[in-house]
Amino acid sequence: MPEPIIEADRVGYAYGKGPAALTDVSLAVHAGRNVALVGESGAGKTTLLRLLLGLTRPTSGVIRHAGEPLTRDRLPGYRRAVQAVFQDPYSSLDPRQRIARIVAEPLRGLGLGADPVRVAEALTAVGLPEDAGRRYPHEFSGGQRQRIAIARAIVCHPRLLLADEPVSALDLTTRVRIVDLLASLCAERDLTILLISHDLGVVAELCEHTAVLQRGRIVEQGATREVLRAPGHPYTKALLAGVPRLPEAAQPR
Ligand SMILES: Nc1ncnc2c1ncn2[C@@H]1O[C@H](COP(=O)(O)OP(=O)(O)OP(=O)(O)O)[C@@H](O)[C@H]1O
Repeated sequence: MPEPIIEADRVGYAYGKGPAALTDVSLAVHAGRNVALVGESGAGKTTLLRLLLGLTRPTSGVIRHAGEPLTRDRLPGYRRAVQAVFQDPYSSLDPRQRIARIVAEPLRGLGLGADPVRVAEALTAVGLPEDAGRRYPHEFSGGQRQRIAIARAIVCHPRLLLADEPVSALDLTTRVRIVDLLASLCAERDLTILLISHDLGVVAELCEHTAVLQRGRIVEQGATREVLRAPGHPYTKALLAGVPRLPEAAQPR
């Protein structure tokens, strides 16, 4: 298999002198193979995401991007390749800025300038109206705001999108539309997603590979279909037992 886009290799992390939040975590994301990270609250999902984003350094082990350890001098190139979308579309957009400026943020950060053509292309790609760029966040619904956050994340054509509960703040109909949007962006833009989600239905829709995190350790990982159909670990069984009905794709044949 070719080099993963991003890889955690035996990563450990502790906050200050506290107990380990992550222990010996190894996880690789390959181009074209979306990965889901599931696990209950406090399992360490957000901590791992912060490490993968280069916001925090691991206490032990190494994070690699395209085969090379993620060091400070490599962060600029990394920022271009890896972007993130978070759960809450209300707090993640600055209310005082117009949408065009919000979406252009990664371009400015990379020193590429607020190219209006790229911004318009990103807004169109997420299905927002043409005049959206001139408006402010409060003029948009939760689902539309999440589209704006996704436009901001894809404007510099990243290879990988780290998505932390991207649809859990949305109502069911909107959730389905945003999941469909993410799936089509993967197909059309060579984009791969690392998804954190409590919603195993969303996981089954979007991700070929699933890793299960429990108390800072990966207790199970493999093809999503296999993990959901025949969970090998009691914790995964318990997670699955909490799901009323899985989508067709994950049902036993
Ligand atoms: N800033 C912090 N300082 C100290 N401990 C922290 C901090 N942030 C998280 N932790 C601890 O690290 C562990 C992992 O937390 P983390 O937020 O990564 O879990 P999570 O799986 O993302 O949970 P959730 O689904 O609720 O977001 C928990 O025990 C948590 O209490």
